[in-house]
Amino acid sequence: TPALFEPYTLKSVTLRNRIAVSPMCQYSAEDGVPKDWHRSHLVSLARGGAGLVVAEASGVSPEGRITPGCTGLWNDEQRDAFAPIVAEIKAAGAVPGIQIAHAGRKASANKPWEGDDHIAEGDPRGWETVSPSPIAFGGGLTKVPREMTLADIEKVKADYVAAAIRAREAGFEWLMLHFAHGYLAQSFFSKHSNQRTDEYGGSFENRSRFLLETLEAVRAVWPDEFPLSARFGVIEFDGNDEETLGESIELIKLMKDRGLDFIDVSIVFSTPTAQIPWGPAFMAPIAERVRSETGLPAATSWYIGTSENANRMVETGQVDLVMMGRPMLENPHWPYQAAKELGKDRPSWTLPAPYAHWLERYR
Ligand SMILES: C=C(C(=O)O)c1ccccc1
Repeated sequence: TPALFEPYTLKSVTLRNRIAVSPMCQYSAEDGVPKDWHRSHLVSLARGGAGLVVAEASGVSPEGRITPGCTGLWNDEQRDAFAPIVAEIKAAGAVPGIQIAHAGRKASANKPWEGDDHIAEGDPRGWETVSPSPIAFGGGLTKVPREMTLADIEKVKADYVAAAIRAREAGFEWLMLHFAHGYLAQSFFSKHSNQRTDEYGGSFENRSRFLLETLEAVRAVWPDEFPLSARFGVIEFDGNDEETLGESIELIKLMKDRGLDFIDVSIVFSTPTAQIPWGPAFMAPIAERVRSETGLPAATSWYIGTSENANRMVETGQVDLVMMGRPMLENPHWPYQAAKELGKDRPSWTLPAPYAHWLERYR
């Protein structure tokens, strides 16, 4: 069996293979409620054979969304709308996961295909953004966020806890904290965005505080039997990478001490001038270093692209799971295609029986 198709067990959860569907915003919700689009999107990915399907970044509050079209888990209506989707993901043989998030200074934005920039001041669709410091991200995201008070910080942590409880109530079995991509949690750790002078800014300990406090609060309510993971940007590609990577690995070790079960290694995206070295599986060596130095099981994403790359990353111990994004949008049955390419026995049975038996017969 190719390494990519070995099962994977973490806590009480077993994935049928090492293929995870990366959380990908669909910008198609109304008032944070997932719709038919999300159900057919996520369930078709589960039917395609993935081991884990992670639903998109869902706001822990209305203002924590990236765009007005993002999903949320700040109310029971959203929770109840996710529940049947979760059940169908499970019925298709995949483990249902969800990413919970606060977009911070990148919030109140237009959909990517409708500008990918901040909603104009005065436009009633938009809202006030908050961040550790009053520093705009830049690029099309020019709004200067309001500097968070300690009360704001306490509220966001409480919102993460409430969203985690709703995620479990909806039936999700894998929780991913969005600690990456220049959103709120990441922006507490990055010097580009956090220039506070109180206990949440300045030193490594202070810049780590929000992430560790949020993790601890969520761990206290997320059942120990289910994996608690975080997607965390460990490198900025801003010319200061060795320092960022070193600090990030130290912080991940502290996250492990506080009960994090799994780390999904990504990019910081805290400055629009980052020089990202896009290339085939370019994050794999970085994930390998994080995995070996922290001792946490790990995943990564970005330009993995082929079943050969994905299989090699697992086989050589760079990662435990691969987070596949755009190949899944190109072909939700990508795992079936990968099974054929990698020579897995009876590849058709990567798909559900109603498909598999036809694909095997009359050959
Ligand atoms: C919408 C994103 C997310 O939720 O992380 C995103 C945005 C930019 C790059 C990668 C991911």
